[in-house]
Order: sequence, then structure tokens, then C-alpha cells
Amino acid sequence: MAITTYPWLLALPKVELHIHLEGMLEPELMLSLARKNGIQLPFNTIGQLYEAYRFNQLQDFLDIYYQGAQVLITQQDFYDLTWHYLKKCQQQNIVHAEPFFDPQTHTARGIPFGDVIEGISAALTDAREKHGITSHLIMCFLRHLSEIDAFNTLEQAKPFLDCLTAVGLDSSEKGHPPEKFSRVFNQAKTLGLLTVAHAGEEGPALNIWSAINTLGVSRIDHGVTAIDDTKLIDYLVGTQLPLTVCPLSNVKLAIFPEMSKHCILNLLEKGVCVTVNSDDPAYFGGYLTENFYALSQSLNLTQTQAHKMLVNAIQASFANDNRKQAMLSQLTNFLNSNKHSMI
Ligand code: HPA
Ligand SMILES: [Zn+2]
Repeated sequence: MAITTYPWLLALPKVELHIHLEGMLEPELMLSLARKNGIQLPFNTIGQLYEAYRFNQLQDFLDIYYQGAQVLITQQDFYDLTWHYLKKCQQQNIVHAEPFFDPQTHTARGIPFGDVIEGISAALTDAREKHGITSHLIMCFLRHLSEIDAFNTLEQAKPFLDCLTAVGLDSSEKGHPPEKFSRVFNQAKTLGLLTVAHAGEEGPALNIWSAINTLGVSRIDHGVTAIDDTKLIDYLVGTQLPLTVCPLSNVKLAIFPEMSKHCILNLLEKGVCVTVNSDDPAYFGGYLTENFYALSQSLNLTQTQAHKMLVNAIQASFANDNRKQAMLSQLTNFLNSNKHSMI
């Protein structure tokens, strides 16, 4: 059955595996934090910010994203940013999330690592206790920086390993292949952390192979260029290694010229374990519900396909077996009671 309404998607219980905390910095919050903290930005109004959010490629976005993140100074700022997203989760019935954060963006400006991670973790704990939203935090290394910088960051994370589930890899893919970080990822694994990596967003399918073979990842973030490599597709289908795909992001960053050309449903129909995610919702025009809605509008996403991608997300998550079972039941109950209704 085709999905036609936004309210149905809004109420659908959802899981998000690819979202950057710095990418949920909405213009209103960015400008108010800039005023509070006395940070000068090249934008003064919300209109100017939206005007700047026109990107031809990943790097155009990253330049603005790192600029915006400079307004985050205190532990409370990181709490508020995270809490803002968790309120969104409540509104959109996102029941489990595994957000990324980029500590190097902050420690390079002299912000203590502990303030960043403690602010974020306190908000995640409060959301679990007050609203039952579960989460796992993933620390990303910026791949445009050096291996040594990544090792230093991992060192700073050691007192906070209880707050972390995994390490990831993000920022500029071109010129910074996964293997650059194989030794850091190995060390992270010896500390008990799981691993994920952005690969095959702007870069070739070869980067996905490298993330698999040199970083031992549990999931690939993006991974859409896998569609160019039939051997890789066979591998992904055989292993069910998940891809965390971000449709609105991919169109905003011109990976696909328009949503109707996006390959996510082709990957799904081939049997790849794909999931839907929002990446940087404040910059790309929508949270998880809007990503599903865009697929329903441009690719005629069906309820069965939405259900399958959510089952994939639950199974691909780092939640424990009990939590996975509870989320699967919640999803089944929703679909049984809302199959024919469009609310
Ligand atoms: O889509 C992305 N790709 C790489 N790095 C990022 N950091 C935030 N979003 C992204
Ligand atoms: Zn991302």
C-alpha cells in the first residue's frame, strides 16, 4: 500500500542511525547561541543562513557546518543542542537514536573534551529516563585531519568510554580514504568500541570495500555508490552489512540530481540492508519523518518498504536484544492498528 500522508509517517515508530549532533543546530538556536556567547558569524539573520544553505558538493556544506558549530561553547550548550533533537524525537516518534558527534571541531577551539561529551550524555540520559528514548553515542574522527590528531582524540575519550558505544569517520571523503585510520580504529576496538564509517557518499565504492576490510565496520554510513559495484552489492546482500542512507542529504549535496533518481529503493529491492536517516537535518531540510515523506512523494515508497527499512534499522542498531525485540513489537503493533488508516 502506498503511503500518502505525513501524519502516518510522523506516528510510525522510527529508529535513526545516522545523525550528526552538530548537524541539528537549527538557525534559531545557532543565532541565539552566537549572541549569548559573543561569537561573530558571517550571517546575522535566519534568512541569510537559509540563503547560504545551497550546496553543490559535500565540502560546501562542511565549510558552513564547521563555522556554525563555533557557537557551541559551554557544557550547557551541548546539552541544549542534544535536548533540542531529543524533543524532535518525541514529536516524530523516534524511539531510538545513535547520534554522532565531532569532538575535534570543538577541542581545536579550546573547548574541553569533557564538556562536550558530558553535556551530550546528560541530555541522552535525561531523554531515556523521562521519555524512554534509548540511544548510543558515536564519536567521529574528522578524516581531513591527521591520524595523530585522531589518536589524541581517542586518548581524550578514554575517561569517558562508558558514554561511548562506537567510533566513526566523517568529513571530506575525497582524498581521505578509510585506510588512513586503520590503526586508530584498531586501537578503538581494543578499548571495546564498535566501529562505523562514512564511505561511498561522494567517494567511490572502493572506499566502502576499504571501510569493510581495513576498519572492520559494523555499518557503512551512506554507501550509496555501492550501486556502481555488482560484487559489492552481492557482498552486502550476503552479509547484510547495513547502509545508513540519508536521502535528503544526498539530494542537497548533489549526490543525486533529484529524489526521483535516488537509488535507495533499488538497493532495498536487491536485498541490501538499507535504512533511512537524516544526517544533518538543520541543514538539509528535514528530520527522519521528512526523509520518509520525500521518498513517499518522489519514489512512491510503500508501507511494506518503510516497514522493512525500519526493521533493518532496528536490527542494525547497537541496542541490546531485549530493546530490539521491544522496538520490533512496537512497530508491528503500530502497523497492525494503522495499516489501512492514513490517520
Ligand atoms: O554527510 C556528511 N558526510 C561527511 N561528513 C559529515 N559531517 C556531517 N555530515 C557529513
Ligand atoms: Zn553523515
